[in-house]
Amino acid sequence: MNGELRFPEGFLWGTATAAYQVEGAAQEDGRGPSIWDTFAKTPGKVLNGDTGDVACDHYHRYPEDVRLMKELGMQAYRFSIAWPRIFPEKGRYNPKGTDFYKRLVDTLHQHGILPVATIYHWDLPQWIQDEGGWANRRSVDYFVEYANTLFRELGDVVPLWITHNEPWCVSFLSHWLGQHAPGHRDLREALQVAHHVLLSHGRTVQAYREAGLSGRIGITLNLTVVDAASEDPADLRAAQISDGNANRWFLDPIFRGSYPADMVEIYTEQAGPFDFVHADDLDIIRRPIDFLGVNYYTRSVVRAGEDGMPKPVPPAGPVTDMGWEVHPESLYRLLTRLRREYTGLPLYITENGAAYPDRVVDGRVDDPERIAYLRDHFAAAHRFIQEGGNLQGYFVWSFMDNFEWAFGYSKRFGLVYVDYATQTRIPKASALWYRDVIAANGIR
Ligand SMILES: N=[N+]=NCCCCNC(=O)[C@@H]1[C@H]2[C@H](O)[C@@H](O)[C@H](O)[C@@H](CO)[C@@H]12
Repeated sequence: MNGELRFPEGFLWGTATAAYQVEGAAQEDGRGPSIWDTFAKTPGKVLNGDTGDVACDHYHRYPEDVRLMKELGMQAYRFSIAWPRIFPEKGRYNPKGTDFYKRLVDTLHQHGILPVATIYHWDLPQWIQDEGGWANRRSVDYFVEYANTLFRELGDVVPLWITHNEPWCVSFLSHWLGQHAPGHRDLREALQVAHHVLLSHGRTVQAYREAGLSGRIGITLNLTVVDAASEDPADLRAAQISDGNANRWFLDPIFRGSYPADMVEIYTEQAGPFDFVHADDLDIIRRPIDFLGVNYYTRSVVRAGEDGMPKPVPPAGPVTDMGWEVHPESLYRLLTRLRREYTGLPLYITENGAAYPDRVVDGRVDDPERIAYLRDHFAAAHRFIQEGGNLQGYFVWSFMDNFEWAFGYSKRFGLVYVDYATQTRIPKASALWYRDVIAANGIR
């Protein structure tokens, strides 16, 4: 058919969620508090004082949700495991926590849906934060013990593992910009957090190899394309610095075994010596992975501020409800750069999607903007594959509307609408469109 873009045989189409955003059951079966329970209960941190106490009640409704995923043709489901369910207190393993994920994974297998587990998606147990959190190097050992427990309990039923979701958000958004839990604003701490998260990633890859499991393991990075507002050398340098913070600070250690020198110089000047980097840390961080997960939402445009540092320029084009520019061509640019400069490993889009102010009218949710957003980004991904890019799957964020961190429930990213008052799920027009894309393994 003219204009149809077909994806390779075996291309994996899925959706994604994260524990704190969908599960609810915050105290059920022994779950302990996370830094997001603490943050959400701190006045002023989350819009409308929303919390993940109930969320989408996925902890209890997962059978219905998995059935719906099947009806919508989903081939894979990326979920995260809540560390506070597994180790609610220091030194205490909670088998009831693991049992939930065994039930979820078993249900996914029964429906022929591939489970993809993210080990850490931001819900650090509060008892670890009480010891300094990720800024404390001991967090690395706690993480490896947690990951090894998951490999022991779920290693033979989960084929794809993701160590971390978006180290940039865990470090800079949460410890420098202060917008996410624990809400700190300290560059040096953010750099220590980034390093320990990366180190825990490398140690966990090592542990996975030693466990002798037959699946694959990788990491998910939120990546972007940074454009300069003008050809002015100051703006070009500002874009280079922004790219260094957003992309190269994580890509370089993982794929090259070193932090980017230009950024080390800037950060050493601003935050002091990197004495938290030990001799063999980078060799551990660069341990070979099996795939790279890419979360892409938007590009950014920056100009130089008075101090030469990058300042965001408001988008000129169409934006989503998050105010993020709709820029599908930058997905193609990003993937092409990754292949050219970093790796030929399999790539998965582990998150891509859009928030729009969806409304139920006569029992239906029409979301043409989301369909257009997804179609254009699928087309960008297809162009990369056509040019030889090794993209092996795509997970739309998100399966259903959920707790959007500091925005609470005010932003709807779901393919499925959630009426939080009744917990009713309503597949949006985009979910039905996506079902057809999956069935055709392509877009028209
Ligand atoms: N300054 N600034 N910052 C903007 C940087 C964007 C980074 N946020 C993401 O990528 C989050 C990712 C997350 O995995 C998921 O849990 C979130 O629900 C989605 C939607 O928000 C995306």
